[in-house]
Amino acid sequence: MHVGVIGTGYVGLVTGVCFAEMGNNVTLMDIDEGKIQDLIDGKVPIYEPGLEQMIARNVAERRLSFTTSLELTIERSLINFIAVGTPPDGNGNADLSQVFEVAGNIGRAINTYKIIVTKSTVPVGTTAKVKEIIAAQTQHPFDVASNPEFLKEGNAIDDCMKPDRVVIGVEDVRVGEILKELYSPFVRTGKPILVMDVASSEMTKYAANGLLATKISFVNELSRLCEKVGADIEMVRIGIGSDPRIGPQFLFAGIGYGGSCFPKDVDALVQTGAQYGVSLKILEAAQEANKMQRKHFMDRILAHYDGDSLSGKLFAIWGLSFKPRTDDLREAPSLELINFLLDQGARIRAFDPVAMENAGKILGHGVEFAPGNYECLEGADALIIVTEWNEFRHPDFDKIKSLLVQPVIFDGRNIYNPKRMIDRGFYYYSIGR
Ligand SMILES: NC(=O)c1ccc[n+]([C@@H]2O[C@H](COP(=O)([O-])OP(=O)(O)OC[C@H]3O[C@@H](n4cnc5c(N)ncnc54)[C@H](O)[C@@H]3O)[C@@H](O)[C@H]2O)c1
Ligand SMILES: O=c1ccn([C@@H]2O[C@H](COP(=O)(O)OP(=O)(O)O[C@H]3O[C@H](CO)[C@@H](O)[C@H](O)[C@H]3O)[C@@H](O)[C@H]2O)c(=O)[nH]1
Repeated sequence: MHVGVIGTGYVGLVTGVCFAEMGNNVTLMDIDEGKIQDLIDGKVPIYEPGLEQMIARNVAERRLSFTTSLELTIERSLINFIAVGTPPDGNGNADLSQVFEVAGNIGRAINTYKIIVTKSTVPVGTTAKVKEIIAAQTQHPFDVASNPEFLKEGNAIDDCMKPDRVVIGVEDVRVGEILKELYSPFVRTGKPILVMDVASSEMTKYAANGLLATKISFVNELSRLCEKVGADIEMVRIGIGSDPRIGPQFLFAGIGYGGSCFPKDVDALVQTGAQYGVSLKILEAAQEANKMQRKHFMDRILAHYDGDSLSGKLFAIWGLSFKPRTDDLREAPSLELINFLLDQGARIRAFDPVAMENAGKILGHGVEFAPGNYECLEGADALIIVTEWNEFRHPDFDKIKSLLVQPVIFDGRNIYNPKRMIDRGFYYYSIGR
């Protein structure tokens, strides 16, 4: 099939390449000329394991091309996905300006029948609005559909190539059949392609993120209680996660969720509720608990120094990206933590396997970056673990101890065993144990 993807950000790039990998002819379009030129030159703008090789292969096999021309994309492609950003607008709503701008451009570009699919995460009613905007610009026939994306950064290719489910929202069953055909090579036995109405499809995306964020906030709140009562949140996690009604995933306590989706999507769903007079208290509480969790971690750092100023202290930070296996720093807890410590007069030296370049652009000169995780520790007063990259999981603890001025570790991701850390002679602070 001929597929166009409008918006070559994280989602556009990964899903577009996966469509190509399945044998479709894919045109990836973006208004960012620098990004498209980089892709044409073989440079991949994001870090995602396996993506660079997959792009190179599909370009070489002539299934994948890049352009800044929307007209060319639409002309070539029967199915066109809108995958532009829907960032927060400052009031908690999704800013849909990119989506609506693209819809207008599509309306002016259409010259034969096309299917226009919202792949971006958009509030209920947006796909209908996209239809209106296009219809106002063209007499040519077209259909709209909703097809939200559920990939996770760091595991994006696997999530796309082997989805747990595909959700398709349509007004016309024939459009559902075409999109089912596009997706059928991706679907493994037992994993459904769910065709539903457009509003339910749009809502499904927000419901999934809302529930996952709530799960994390639930364990994070309990982790704070575990600290008080002497329970271990890791044991509790295993204890509850083995009940299939609860499930083992997304129950890891930490320093709060971040990333480009959970914070903004939970806010946007709460706002949708407010617009319709439905108060979504659980989601509001999930966001509140997330903020409290980050603050709690900072308070624990302050508490260790028992009221002493942090001024002049040097903190070594391991991990900057909002999660491992990505260089994405959108809503990363590291940024809030580092800014808090800088405000207290502390100095920061950080190491991240892939996110330091992006972090440098955001944090500027206030932060020193180390070439490796051990170099990061030299002369530091404490180590703070923010992102659970695999390379941090089994370090040389004697080396850590010899490099730090004081053997103090604040672990925001519970990657070490507390008892063993105490036996090794560390002051070791983790979450909920
Ligand atoms: N990042 C994720 O992990 C993820 C996962 C699932 C769903 N989503 C959703 O997918 C959507 C895209 O997210 P993202 O992280 O890829 O965003 P992004 O900000 O990385 O990328 C958006 C891209 O759209 C381009 N763009 C903006 N206006 C355009 C226009 N008029 N024409 C063509 N291109 C234009 C931008 O230049 C940018 O490259 C969002 O709605 C997001 O919520 C994201
Ligand atoms: O048990 C857990 C799991 C995750 N997190 C944190 O939650 C955030 C989000 O993690 P994750 O969901 O793995 O990454 P994303 O790439 O943000 O993916 C989420 O957001 C995407 C965009 O909507 C969706 O497509 C995905 O299904 C959804 O998982 C990160 O800060 C994680 O550290 C925890 O604290 N504890």
